[in-house]
Amino acid sequence: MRIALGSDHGGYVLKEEIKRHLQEKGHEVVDFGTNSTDSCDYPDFGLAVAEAVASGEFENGILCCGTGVGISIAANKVKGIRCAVVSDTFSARMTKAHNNANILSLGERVVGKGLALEIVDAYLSTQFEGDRHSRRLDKISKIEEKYSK
Ligand SMILES: O=C[C@H](O)[C@H](O)[C@H](O)COP(=O)(O)O
Repeated sequence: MRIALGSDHGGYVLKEEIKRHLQEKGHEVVDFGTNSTDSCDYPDFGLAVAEAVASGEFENGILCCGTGVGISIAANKVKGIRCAVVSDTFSARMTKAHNNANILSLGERVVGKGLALEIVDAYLSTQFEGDRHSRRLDKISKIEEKYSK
């Protein structure tokens, strides 16, 4: 699988752990930065990963910041992006199965490395279930259309 990765300084260490983990599993990872723990602005990296996923170049993206929240808010401004902040494995599975989230967001200051990697694995190994959930995602797309004029 090709996966787009990004973080701000608050998620940098976790992003690097996730990158190593995914590469060990044989995934192709493209890192959109940041490249150090120097202070930076999470919207820049949320936007870069969200645009890469929205373009269709990547099926999934993973973002990290201190809480996972700010960078997800930025990513969700991009049309077609469904970015979910997750701190447990049940939500990780459900956000793919029911919401077809195309970006997972994690907080380095919230979850430890072990749990974060289990969340990543749960998210990437789950399939969207379609059916009634597609109808709901269509309604979300209509909201997006309504406010993108
Ligand atoms: O939602 C935002 C993220 O958690 C940021 O990583 C956080 O706000 C950065 O905070 P600071 O600039 O104090 O490291």
